[in-house]
Amino acid sequence: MKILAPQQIRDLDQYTIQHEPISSIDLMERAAQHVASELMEKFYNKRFCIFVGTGNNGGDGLAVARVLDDFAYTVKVILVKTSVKLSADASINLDRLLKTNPTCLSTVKKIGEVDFGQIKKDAIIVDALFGSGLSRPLEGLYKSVVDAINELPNKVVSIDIPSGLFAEYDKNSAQGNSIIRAHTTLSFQMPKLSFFMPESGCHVGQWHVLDIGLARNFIREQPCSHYVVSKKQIKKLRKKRPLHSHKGNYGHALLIAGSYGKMGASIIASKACLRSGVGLLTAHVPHWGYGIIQSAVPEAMTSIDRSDMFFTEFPDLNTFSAIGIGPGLNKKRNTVLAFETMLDNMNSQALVIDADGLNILSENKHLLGKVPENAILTPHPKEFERLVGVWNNDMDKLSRLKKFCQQYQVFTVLKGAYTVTCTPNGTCYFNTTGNPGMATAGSGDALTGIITGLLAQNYSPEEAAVVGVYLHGKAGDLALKKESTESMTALDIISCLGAAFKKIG
Ligand SMILES: NC(=O)C1=CN([C@@H]2O[C@H](COP(=O)(O)OP(=O)(O)OC[C@H]3O[C@@H](n4cnc5c(N)ncnc54)[C@H](O)[C@@H]3O)[C@@H](O)[C@H]2O)[C@@H](O)CC1
Ligand SMILES: [K+]
Repeated sequence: MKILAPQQIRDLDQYTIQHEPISSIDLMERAAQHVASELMEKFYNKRFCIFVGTGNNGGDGLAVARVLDDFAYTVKVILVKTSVKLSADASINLDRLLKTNPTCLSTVKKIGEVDFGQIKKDAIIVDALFGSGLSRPLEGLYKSVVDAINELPNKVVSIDIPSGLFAEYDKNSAQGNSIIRAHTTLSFQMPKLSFFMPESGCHVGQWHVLDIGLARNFIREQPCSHYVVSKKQIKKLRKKRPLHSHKGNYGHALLIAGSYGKMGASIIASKACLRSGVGLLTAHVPHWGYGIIQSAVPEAMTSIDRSDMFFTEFPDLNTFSAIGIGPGLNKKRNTVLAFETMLDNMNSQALVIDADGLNILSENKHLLGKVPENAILTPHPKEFERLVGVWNNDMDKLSRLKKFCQQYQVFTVLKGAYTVTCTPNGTCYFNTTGNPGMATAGSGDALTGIITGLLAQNYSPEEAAVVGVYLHGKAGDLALKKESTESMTALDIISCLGAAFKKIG
């Protein structure tokens, strides 16, 4: 699913109005019907307190109030209004509401006029103050109202976008900004870019997309560099196995991972690689780790380093279709040298670099130029910071990510609540599977194994990264059914990979 920029969304609204065709007031009505249905389903028989502003987001709120009132819900509407006139459609909806229920509305022009104490604790607050038309941080009356709402214990549902939140600007991170902290956000047609950033996404709560029928052909034709990964897309990418196939059809992966005291990294990455469907796997380990890997992962072949404890050499790379390197490696001088020599000797093998592989790159930046085109780097934010420097805010982080991928012509999987895969041309795919239980030791090693396994099976780097991240998160979500966010371990995630594949279908 595309994530369009605010101006593209405004153009999309206008295009739909002109070409469906539909009047803007009818489009608002359709949007409001969707919001009201969702509210009634989620909060059956609850009472609602709706804060509305003067723009079209407020218009939505006024229309939602009327629909809820028609269904005999108890609704209070608070119109927060400075001297600004209501938008044309908000004004029509205000008249319609007053005709059906003249007593539900109060208008406030000063903060003292809102009696927040009157709002029942079990009432659902609907936030329809500002939507995508926000042009500057909130101040004065609006700021005070938003601050006061955020102090209330009530659940808050935002229409389209939490009021005060910009769809994609770095103004979101300005100190002292007042932004609604929603429990749920019902977003029209597509999520907004700011939902995916830690700094601004924390305001959004659970978000749901409401398909209000905006013109699909217009969306299809829009240039776009931000996407949300969907199950449908992953299903299309999954390679089906022909009946008459054998292990030779599914590639041979090499995993270079583990060192003295960190053999678990090799075990976890190997197990994940095997569960991702690789035909053959060779684990390259220090001499000392031979017995460990053979007994922990009997399905894997081994390549034994002459060093007892660390990675210092590598087998003939031409045997392998994909290589994953980094988990638990350490950064000893000989390891760095071996890593550099390996980069010099890469042919056409697909490559994943993680953990200490990334740390070696950030401490030896000249090696970045040796990373083959289309390699996949899988940093967590700290590892990424070591590679690109400290960013000012999340939008800056995203632009550094794009610049880095374009400069070195690599894919980067930047891990987080919404892991983003950035391609060498700067296109970003945001992943929505996964949960905080996956923030656990070895979880990243498992992802390295999965992506390496998919690459070996001839998934393109873009496919392997996007599908691998999705599967990893899905397996984590399935593991959460048996475990808690605290108890989940990397092996729990791996044990659910099979079920994750089945869920894709
Ligand atoms: N245009 C359409 O076809 C549709 C629009 N819809 C709704 O319309 C919303 C966008 O409506 P608008 O463009 O009217 O925008 P808003 O409802 O977000 O309101 C913007 C208004 O507030 C003013 N404003 C901006 N920032 C301010 C600030 N910090 N303090 C005080 N005033 C400020 C603007 O000048 C403008 O008058 C969407 O988020 C969505 O909720 C929906 O009804 C679906 C259809
Ligand atoms: K809103």
